[in-house]
Amino acid sequence: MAPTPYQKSLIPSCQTPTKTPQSKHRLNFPNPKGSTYPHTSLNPLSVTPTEHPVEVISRIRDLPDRKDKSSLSSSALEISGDGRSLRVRSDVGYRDFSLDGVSLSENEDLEGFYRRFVESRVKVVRSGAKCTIMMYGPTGAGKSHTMFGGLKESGIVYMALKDILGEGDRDGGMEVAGFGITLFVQVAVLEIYNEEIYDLLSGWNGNGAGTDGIALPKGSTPKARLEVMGRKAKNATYICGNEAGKISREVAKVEKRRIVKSTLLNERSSRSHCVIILDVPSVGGRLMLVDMAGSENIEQAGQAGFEAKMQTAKINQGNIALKRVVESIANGDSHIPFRDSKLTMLLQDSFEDDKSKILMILCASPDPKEMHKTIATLEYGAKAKCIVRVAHMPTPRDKLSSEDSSALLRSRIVAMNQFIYNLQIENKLKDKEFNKVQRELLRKEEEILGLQSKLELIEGMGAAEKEEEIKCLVNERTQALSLELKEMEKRMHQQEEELHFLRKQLEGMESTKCELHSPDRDGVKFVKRLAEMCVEDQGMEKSMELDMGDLQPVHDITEIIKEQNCPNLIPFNSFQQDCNNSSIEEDVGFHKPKFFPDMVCLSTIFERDDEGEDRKSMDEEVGKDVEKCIGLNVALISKNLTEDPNGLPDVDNEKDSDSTRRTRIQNIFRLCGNHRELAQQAPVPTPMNRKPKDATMQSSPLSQCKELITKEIHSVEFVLQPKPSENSISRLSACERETESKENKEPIGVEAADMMNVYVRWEASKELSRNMIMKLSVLRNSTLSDLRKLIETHLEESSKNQTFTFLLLADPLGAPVPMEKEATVFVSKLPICNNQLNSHLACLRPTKNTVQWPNQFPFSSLENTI
Ligand SMILES: Nc1ncnc2c1ncn2[C@@H]1O[C@H](COP(=O)(O)OP(=O)(O)OP(=O)(O)O)[C@@H](O)[C@H]1O
Repeated sequence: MAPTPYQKSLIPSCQTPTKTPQSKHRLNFPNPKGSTYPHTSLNPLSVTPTEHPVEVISRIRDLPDRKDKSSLSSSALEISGDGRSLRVRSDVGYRDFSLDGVSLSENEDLEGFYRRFVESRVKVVRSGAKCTIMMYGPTGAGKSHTMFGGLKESGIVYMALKDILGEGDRDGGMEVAGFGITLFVQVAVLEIYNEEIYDLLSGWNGNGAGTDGIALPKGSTPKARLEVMGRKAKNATYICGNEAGKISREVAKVEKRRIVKSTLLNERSSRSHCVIILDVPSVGGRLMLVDMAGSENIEQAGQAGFEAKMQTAKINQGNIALKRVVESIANGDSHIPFRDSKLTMLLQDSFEDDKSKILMILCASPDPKEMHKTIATLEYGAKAKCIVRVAHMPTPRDKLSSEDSSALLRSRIVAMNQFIYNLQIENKLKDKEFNKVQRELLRKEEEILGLQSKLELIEGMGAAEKEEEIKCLVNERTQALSLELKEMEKRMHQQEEELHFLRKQLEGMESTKCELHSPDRDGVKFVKRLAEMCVEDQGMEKSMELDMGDLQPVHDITEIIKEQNCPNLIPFNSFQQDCNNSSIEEDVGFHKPKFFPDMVCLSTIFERDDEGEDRKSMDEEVGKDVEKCIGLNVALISKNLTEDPNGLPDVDNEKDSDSTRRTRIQNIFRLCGNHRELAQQAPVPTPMNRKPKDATMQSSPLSQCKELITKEIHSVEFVLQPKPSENSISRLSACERETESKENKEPIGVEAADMMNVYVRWEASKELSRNMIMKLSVLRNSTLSDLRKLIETHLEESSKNQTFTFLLLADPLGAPVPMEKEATVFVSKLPICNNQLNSHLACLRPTKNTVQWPNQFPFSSLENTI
C-alpha cells in the first residue's frame, strides 16, 4: 500500500532521529515558503527551511578577556564545515552535536546572527504565525546579551519589533501584505521570579510613559503579581503601539526592572525569567521572547544566604520543568508536565499550537572551564530537536464542517492502517530475524551437545581402554600364577612320588634285610632280590634326577679297616683316598685288587643349598635312607660275593664261580651306574677331592666307586685265599697306622669328627682276642644294630653262623644287650678304648656256635686296652 499524501505529511524529513507518531503533542511547523532573507548567501536555513517544529541554534559567545582572537581555533569548541555541527573537545575525547545552526559571536555580531537565524521566524508573525524564541544556557553565557543586546548593538527583541512594525517611529507601522492594514502590536513584559509571575509593565511610571498612545499606569508602583488563567497571564499589562522605536525603548526600560544580582559568574546575573509577549492582533500572530535565567551551581556562583539559594533553586526549577516538558514531548509521553512551573504553563501554547514554532537559542561559552555546562546545554538542545509535530490540533477557531471532519477522520484511519501495516511488516521481519537467530541458537546448542557427547565418548573410551588394559594385565598375571601353581603342584606331586618311591624302596631294603637274617639264604633268591633292587635303583635314578635339581651329591665311603692281626681281613681306605691319592698306595705298598676289604659301606649325602628348611630336612632324611640303602646294598654285595652262587663257599671252584661273579658285578654296575650318571650331572666340588691321576677317575666319586668295586670284586679270589703272611699283617698294620694318620689329617668323604673307631673283641681267651681284634670305622650316630651288621659282614665264611651279643657296656662283667634293644643303643656309648676319645671298645659274647676262627679263641675277660 502506497502511503497517502497525508501519510507523507506525518513524517517530517529531518536529520535527527524521529519518533513514532504516538504523541498528541507533535508539532507541525508550516513551511516558511515565500519568506525572504536579506542574507540568503549566509543563511542555509533560508535555502532549505526545515520542517522540524523545534529549531535549535547555538551561539557561542566570545571570551571577555581573550585578547588574541586567533587562538579561538584552539578552543574546546569546533564548528564543522556546514556550520550545523559543533564538536566539543574535552580531556577524555570529544562529542559532536548536530544542530540547525551554530554561530560564533566573534565571527558574527547580533544583527548577523539575527538575520541569519531569527528574522525568518519573526516575519512570519506578521502573517499570523506564532513563534517562540527562547534563550537557554548557563549563567553568563550571553542569553540576556543576545536577547536585549548591549551598548553597541541591539538585541533580538528590538530587531524583531522593527521587523514587525517597520523602521523608525515615523513610519507608524507597516502594511500587512499590501492589504492597507496598519499593524500594531501588544507587548506584555512578564517576569517569573521564585515561581511567581510579575508584570514588569504594571506600576511603571517611566519617562516615556503616556507617550505615543502607550497605555501605562500612572505612578510607579511595585510590580504586580499575576495569576495564570488557562495558558496566559491574567490581567497582564500591555504596551500597544505601531512604532517600534518607542516600544523598544519602553521595553528596554522595564527590562531593567528584572531582578538581577551580581554573582561570581555574572556581574549582572538575571535572577528571573523574562517573557515578552508580542501579539499582532490584526493577523493573530504572536511572538514570544523568553530570556531564561541561567541554570547555575550555587557554590560555583558564590551564592550565600537563604534568599539567594532559594532564588537559584527556583530558577533551576523552571529550567528543569522546561527540560522535562521538552523530553516528554520528544519521547511522545501521554502526559506533558506543563503545570510544573509557571514558565512551562505560559509556554504550553508554544508547544501545542500547530501554528507555533520554537526557536531555541543555546548560549554557550568556549571557556574550557565551563565545558560541562556547555555540553549539558547542547544535550538539552539535541533533545528538543527530537520534538515532532504530527497533526494539526484543531483550535476553537478551526471549525470544520462535518464533512471535512469525516474526511479528516477517514484520512487518519487510512494513515493509521498504513502505520499498523508497516508495523506488522516490521514485526514480521523481526519475527523472521528472531526465528533465524533462534535456529542458529538451536544449531549451536545441538553442536555443543554433539561435542559434549563426543567428549564423553572419548572420556569413556579412555576409561574403557584403561580398564581393558588392567584386565589384560590381571589375566596375564593370573595365567602366570596359574602356571606357576601348576608347576609347583607338579613338582610337589613328583616329590611325593619320589618320597613314596624311596619309602617303598626302604621298605624293600628292610624286607631284604629280614630275608637275609632269615634261615633261607638261598643264593638264587638273593640274586632275584638284587635284580629287583637294580630295577628299583633305576627308578631311584629317575627319582634322584628329578629331585636333584641344584643339589650336589657327595658320595662318601665309610672306611672299614680290619685289624692288622686279622689274617683274612685287609685294611682299606676310602675309595677316593685310595683312588685319588696314589701316595697312599705307594706308601702302603699294595694295590686294592690284592687286598679286598671285608666291607665297603657307601653312603650318599646330599649337600643342601640355601633352599627351604623343610626341603632340606626332607632331603637329609632321604639322603640318610639312601645312604643306608646303598651301604646295605654294597655290604650285601660284598657279602654275597664272598659266597658261592649256590650259597656255599667254594674255593676250589674258582673258574666256575668267576662268570657268575662277573654277572653279579654287572648287576653292581647297574646299581652304581645310576649313581654315576647322577654324579656326572653334579660333580662334587668339595675341596677334599683330590685331582686324580687317571682321566677316567675324573668322572665322579661313584664312578670311582664302581671302579673300585670292580677291583674289589676281582680281588674276591684273593680274599678267599689263605690268610696273608705275617709280613702282610705287619704291612697292614703299617698301612693302618698310616691310614689313621692320614685320616686324622684329611678325613675322606665325611668329616673326621663324624667318624669314630670301634675295636671289636670277643669274649674268649686272650689269645683268641688278639687274633680277633677288628677295628671298624663307623659313624658316630651308628647304633649297635648297625655295628652288628658290619661285624657280621666281616666274619669269615666259617663264622657266618656265629651269633653274638654285645655285653652290657661300662661293666666288663655285665649282662649282654638284648638284640631288640641294639637299635636304640648308640656305638658312642661304648667304653673308651686305649684312652682315645675317638676309639671305643665293643665286646662280643658268642651265644650259640663256637667261633670257627682258626687259632682263635674267645676272650676270657674284657679289657679296655688293646
Ligand atoms: N557575545 C557577547 N559579546 C560581548 N559580550 C557578551 C556577549 N555575551 C555576553 N556578553 C557579556 O557577558 C556578560 C554576561 O552576559 P549575560 O548577562 O547576557 O549572560 P546571561 O546568560 O544572561 O547570564 P544570566 O543568566 O546570569 O543572566 C554581560 O556583561 C554581557 O555584556
